[in-house]
Amino acid sequence: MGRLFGTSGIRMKNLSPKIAYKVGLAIAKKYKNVVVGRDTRTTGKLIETALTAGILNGGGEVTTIDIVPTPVLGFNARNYDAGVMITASHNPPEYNGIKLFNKNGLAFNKKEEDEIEEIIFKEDFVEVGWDKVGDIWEDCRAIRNYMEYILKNVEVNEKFNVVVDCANASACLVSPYLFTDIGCHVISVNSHMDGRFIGRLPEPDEKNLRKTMDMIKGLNMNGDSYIGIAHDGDADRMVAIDEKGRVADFDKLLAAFSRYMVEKTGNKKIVTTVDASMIIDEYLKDLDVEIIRTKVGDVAVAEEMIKNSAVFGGEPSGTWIHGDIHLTPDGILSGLRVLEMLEFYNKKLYEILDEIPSYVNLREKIPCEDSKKEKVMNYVIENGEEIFKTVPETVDGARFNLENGWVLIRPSGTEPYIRVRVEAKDKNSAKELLEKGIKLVKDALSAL
Ligand SMILES: N[C@@H]1[C@@H](O)[C@H](O)[C@@H](COP(=O)(O)O)O[C@@H]1O
Ligand SMILES: [Mg+2]
Repeated sequence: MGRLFGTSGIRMKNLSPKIAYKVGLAIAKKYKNVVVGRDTRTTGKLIETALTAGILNGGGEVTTIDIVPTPVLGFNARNYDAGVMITASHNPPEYNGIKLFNKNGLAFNKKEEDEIEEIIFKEDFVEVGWDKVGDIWEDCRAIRNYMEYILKNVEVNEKFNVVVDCANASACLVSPYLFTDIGCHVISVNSHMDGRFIGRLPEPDEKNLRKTMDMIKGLNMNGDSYIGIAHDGDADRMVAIDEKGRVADFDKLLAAFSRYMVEKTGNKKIVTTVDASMIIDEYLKDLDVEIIRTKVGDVAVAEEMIKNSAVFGGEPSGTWIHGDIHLTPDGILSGLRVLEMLEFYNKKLYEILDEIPSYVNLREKIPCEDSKKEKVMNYVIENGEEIFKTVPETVDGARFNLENGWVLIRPSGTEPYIRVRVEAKDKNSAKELLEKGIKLVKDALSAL
């Protein structure tokens, strides 16, 4: 068996309750009081029940907070020895996953994950006797406590118009209410929970957000000024839709927001990932900010933020961590903070975005089974040097830095794909680089 944990915890198609039971036993070996939450997936209760059985049978205590967004689980983990979120985030409905949080509300780092993985692989856990099994408790105030904390720490005075798209997921229980409580006029879409994600799939990309974008365009034709905030399946991510009904370019929004955080807090360190555009460096140049790049994944970003005492860390996937408020990536808080930013600059979202210059960014994902990813990447690293005439950087996958742009080829840690990401100053160079990257991956696959 390969590694269980990827970019964002354990994530699998048809995740087996047998694995969840073992994860529970392994957790109980190290952590006594554990809080457990889940997203809306149809297998959520099954996995939660199996994991809980493992924790109890390992002698641990479980407090369940039922269906919640990941940031609510992470926030509440601070009152326990550890937290477990049962979610597959942006993956399609047939997936599920298990993500662990420590008592600082931080997603488990590699070392913490490795400890659990080793216990599972070696079956180095104990099933305690009848007199030592744990119990289950319920905490019905978990969402309320989170919301009260966020409301205390975020200030928005203007009455914004917001369309909140919850993806039929756990954001339904929090996001529309929090935007209303902060003073917005809210229209919510895909806001009834359904683990089949019938309104739209949980990946908040342009294809899946088409109807919400059209809706915003339609609303604003009557002179209103709505922006959209759309979440993924567990609301640790946020994608914004501007007043013109366009999905805000991920890299531009990240650059704009990073600049805002530097101006607001005075903290001159921003953490981002190797797949982020060079726009962020350029847009913040005059502020003398250090941009620190890590491998993809909120776990890596959070770790680097702590190491560098950075207040903000964000990925172009829309996973942003606001270290001054809490350390779990939080798409709901990110949405509220985008409003704070608009108020700070007294500008529309489209105005801010249109002021930022852009390069050509292209993204493609090529299907590749998890078991083949390592071999494909070895081939890409070995043969890519010849094609791109440069030695790749290997912080995450292979990144070829060229004169007119860069190509990043990396295995997704959450889905059965190899991702190819390209940035260049003009369209033709970008297209050419993307084609070369795709061909390299396809050659690698056929050489297996
Ligand atoms: N929380 C993580 C993010 O941090 C990450 O950016 C994203 C994509 O990861 P990958 O490209 O490895 O599939 O997955 C999850 O949502
Ligand atoms: Mg997510």
